[in-house]
Amino acid sequence: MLARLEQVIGERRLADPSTSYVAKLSARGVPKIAQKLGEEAVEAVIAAMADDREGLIGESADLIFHLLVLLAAKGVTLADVAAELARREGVSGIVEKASRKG
Ligand SMILES: N=c1c2ncn([C@@H]3O[C@H](COP(=O)(O)OP(=O)(O)OP(=O)(O)O)[C@@H](O)[C@H]3O)c2ncn1[C@@H]1O[C@H](COP(=O)(O)O)[C@@H](O)[C@H]1O
Repeated sequence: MLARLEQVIGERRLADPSTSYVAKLSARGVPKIAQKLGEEAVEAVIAAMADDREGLIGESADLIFHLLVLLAAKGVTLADVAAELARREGVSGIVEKASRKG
C-alpha cells in the first residue's frame, strides 16, 4: 500500500495543480509541505490524547501521506527509510545477543 502510494505521489508531483492535491502542495515547496506534516502530527497527537480512535486513524493516514509527499520532494524513498529501520533492527539484534551472552 505505502509503495503504491509512493508511486502515485511520484507520478502526481508534476501534474496539473488544479486537478491534483499532490501537485498543488508540491508546487508550494518544502516549507509548506513540512508545515502541513507538522500540523497533521499535532492533529494525530490531539486525537490520541482525546482517546479518539477513529480520529487517530484518520490523522495517522494524513500524517503518513504528507510524510511521503515530503520525502518525495527531498528525493528520499521509502526504501531508504526501510534500509535505516533494517539497520537499526540489526543493531538492536546485536545488542540483544550480547546482553543474552553477558
Ligand atoms: N492520501 C491522500 C490524501 N490524504 C489527505 N489528502 C488531502 O490532504 C488535504 C489535507 O486537508 P487540509 O484541510 O489539512 O488542507 P487543505 O485545506 O486542502 O490545504 P491547505 O490550504 O490547508 O494547505 C485534503 O485536501 C485531502 O484531500 C490526500 N490527497 C491525496 N491522497 C492520495 O494521493 C493520491 C493522488 O492525489 P491527487 O494528487 O489529488 O491526484 C490520491 O489518489 C490519494 O491516494
